Amino acid sequence: MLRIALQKSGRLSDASLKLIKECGISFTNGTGKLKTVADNFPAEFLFLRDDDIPRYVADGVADVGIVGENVVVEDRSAVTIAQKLGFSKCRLSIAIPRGESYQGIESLQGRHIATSYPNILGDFLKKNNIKATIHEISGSVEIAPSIGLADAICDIVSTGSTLMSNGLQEVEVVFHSQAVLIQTPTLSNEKQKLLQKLLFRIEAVQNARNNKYILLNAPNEVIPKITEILPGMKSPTILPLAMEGWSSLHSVIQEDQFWEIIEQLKAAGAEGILVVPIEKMIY
Ligand SMILES: Nc1ncnc2c1ncn2[C@@H]1O[C@H](COP(=O)(O)OP(=O)(O)OP(=O)(O)O)[C@@H](O)[C@H]1O
Ligand SMILES: O=P(O)(O)OC[C@H]1O[C@H](OP(=O)(O)OP(=O)(O)O)[C@H](O)[C@@H]1O
Ligand SMILES: [Mg+2]
Repeated sequence: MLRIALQKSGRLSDASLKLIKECGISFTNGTGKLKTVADNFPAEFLFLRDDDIPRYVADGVADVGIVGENVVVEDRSAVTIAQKLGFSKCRLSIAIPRGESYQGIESLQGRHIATSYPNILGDFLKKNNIKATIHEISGSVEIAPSIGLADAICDIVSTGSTLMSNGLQEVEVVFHSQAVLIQTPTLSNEKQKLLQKLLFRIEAVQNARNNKYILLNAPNEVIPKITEILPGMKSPTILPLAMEGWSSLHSVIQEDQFWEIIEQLKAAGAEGILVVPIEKMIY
């Protein structure tokens, strides 16, 4: 059985559970139960504090785990990133009181910086030849400057609203993070096969999220032009409509090219364009 460590509750939990579910793996989890076995996949789930996940995976207590890349890098545990998962995206940034002058990174020379990420911050400062004092605190980092604990902070930023409500301005981005699937350095052959199976499913889910299925109608004479615009997995499917001289084209487009392609299709003469989500996608 593959032992999978997930965050018990927090910023990663919902998206981690959603991904597992979309991979077709289900389990029943009673309230407060910290360990459960999947109903339809040889896997056992452990629900942990996110900070503990890299160490558990490094020690082989869990075979794989889902955790923020920031925590993996900070922890310096001997784990491998098997797959970036694309959710819980955030950055680790240095921030100073709003309105204070800042002339680039040299302004941090000799200052006191509060953070929960002393290793990542330490590496960043060293790389930039900045000598500053790091104060390690485990939470509510944004409060530090206003209570005289530090001149600056280094903490997680997503929308920036926590910085804003605490009168701080972001001045340096230290690290970009997202949720990752980590694996223990040594896995038995059996477990390696299970992990491959899981990774195959994750890839199918991610491909589906990044693509949309598109259907449209077009007069036959513009089909070559539309085929050129629509990349598709191989090439578009073309089906005749009951109405003489018209066809229906089906294809797959990438989410990030979506609006641009729709405009081109309309300009080329496409009508009745439907765009629908894909549930799984295997190349
Ligand atoms: N505002 C945010 N937006 C997006 N991702 C975030 C945000 N805050 C944190 N994350 C990511 O989610 C991870 C978990 O954050 P969370 O706040 O749940 O941690 P925690 O409070 O330490 O949880 P735990 O109780 O498990 O120790 C972080 O390590 C980071 O990768
Ligand atoms: O830029 P923002 O969108 O405001 O997000 C950043 C905040 O989110 C996280 O805290 P969270 O809300 O998870 O609370 P926590 O401190 O209890 O982990 C993080 O520690 C920041 O404080
Ligand atoms: Mg934590």
